[in-house]
Amino acid sequence: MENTLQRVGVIGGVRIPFCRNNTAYADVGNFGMSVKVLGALVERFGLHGVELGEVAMGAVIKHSSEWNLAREALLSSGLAPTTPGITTARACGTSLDNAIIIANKIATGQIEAGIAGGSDTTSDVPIVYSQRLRKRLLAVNRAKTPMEKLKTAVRGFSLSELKPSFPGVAEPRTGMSMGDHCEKMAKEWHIGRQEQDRLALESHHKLGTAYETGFFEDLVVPFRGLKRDGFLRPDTTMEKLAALKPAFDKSSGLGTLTAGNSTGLSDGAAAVLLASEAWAAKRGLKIQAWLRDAEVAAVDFVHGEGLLMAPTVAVPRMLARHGLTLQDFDFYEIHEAFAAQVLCTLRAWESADYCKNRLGLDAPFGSIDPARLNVHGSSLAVGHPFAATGARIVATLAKLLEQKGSGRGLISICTAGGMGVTAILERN
Ligand SMILES: CC(=O)SCCNC(=O)CCNC(=O)[C@H](O)C(C)(C)COP(=O)(O)OP(=O)(O)OC[C@H]1O[C@@H](n2cnc3c(N)ncnc32)[C@H](O)[C@@H]1OP(=O)(O)O
Repeated sequence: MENTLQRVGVIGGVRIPFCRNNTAYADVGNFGMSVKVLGALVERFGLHGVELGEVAMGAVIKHSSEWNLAREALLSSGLAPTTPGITTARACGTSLDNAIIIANKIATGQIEAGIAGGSDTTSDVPIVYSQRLRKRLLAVNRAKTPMEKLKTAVRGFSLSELKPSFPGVAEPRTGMSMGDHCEKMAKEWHIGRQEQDRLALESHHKLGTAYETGFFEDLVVPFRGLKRDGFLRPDTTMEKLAALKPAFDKSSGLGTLTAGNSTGLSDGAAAVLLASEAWAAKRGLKIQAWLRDAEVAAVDFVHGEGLLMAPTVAVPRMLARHGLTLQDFDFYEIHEAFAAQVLCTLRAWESADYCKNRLGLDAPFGSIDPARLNVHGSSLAVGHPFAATGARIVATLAKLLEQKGSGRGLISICTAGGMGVTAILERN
């Protein structure tokens, strides 16, 4: 038995405009947003009634009723109902991981084509009640007679059982939010407020320009009256950003992360179509770029490593397999969870000490050309519906490479739980 790996092409992606929570998509939810982006891909690439090998979708914040989100959404998308779906989650890396899942299946010949995507809502979050109340409700449900139900409902009932528990952005092992962790990283790597604000400002300006020049015309499908991302502020200035108060370290006087240089709580969805060369050719579809390789790493943030530093580990490991250096890229798409996360990552790669002692490299991994970083803006200006960000980035980078004609792009996404998901796209 022989396995011949085949190349995996990115055909193209779409997303709905991302927006602030409790605004345009407040009553849509993961299902509605996922159906919208899958339907848009079906429309764009003529996939009505087509059976794909797999649809991998995910959401980080989802209701228990959405356990089969991918399959349920594809059944309303126009794809053939015989298309299977898998629902996944790896925090902010979810839909890049889904692209990797689909790519691996295509590469090994298990499937010919598939869709990777994700959605998230911070408007309609699952609210959980106490275990005591849940047990009581299940017992009421099991009770056979109305009298037995009533007695089970009221026996020993205490009002405290009604106290709801809301999902948060705190790490279960540290109790600290992502922002608290990133603030700690910023202090450790001496990342100043001004450089964070500068990165945020540039993200807004670059995204604004990309909309003006039509880059997103086929990538962003209007939804619920929105044509552009709700977070976009092309008119923001360093002065406005400097006036914002620290959002996490509020009292020490040393806090540098603000609402302006952190991603906002977002709603949105994105999806991307991947396929083998033969499948694409058969359907007359062009390949924008090849998904060449991927790597996932984790850091020990419980015992002192920076929570969002895992991409610093994953990228050198991935590049070493191909004899590539950090400088061998035309585009760098580094997810802007916080401006400080991007800046800590870049600083770590420049640090001889970190590269030797943590990454095991003989020399610093080095610097990148800032003009090649997030050239059309990133999550600070676009927004960050956790599970949608990876597919957004794959679609953006594939189109950038198609427009350039040839070249190589690096994707780096940090996630909750101290993980990093990274990948290489290439066009030649
Ligand atoms: C792996 C990962 O990706 S980790 C990342 C995961 N994501 C997170 O953890 C989410 C982090 N973000 C948050 O928790 C929240 O968005 C916060 C705490 C940072 C900010 O929350 P809020 O205070 O509700 O933000 P809000 O949108 O109201 O903005 C606060 C103020 O800043 C202003 N502001 C925000 N961005 C800008 C900007 N770019 N330019 C100018 N002003 C701005 C707003 O207008 C607002 O001003 P106002 O109070 O006068 O109305």
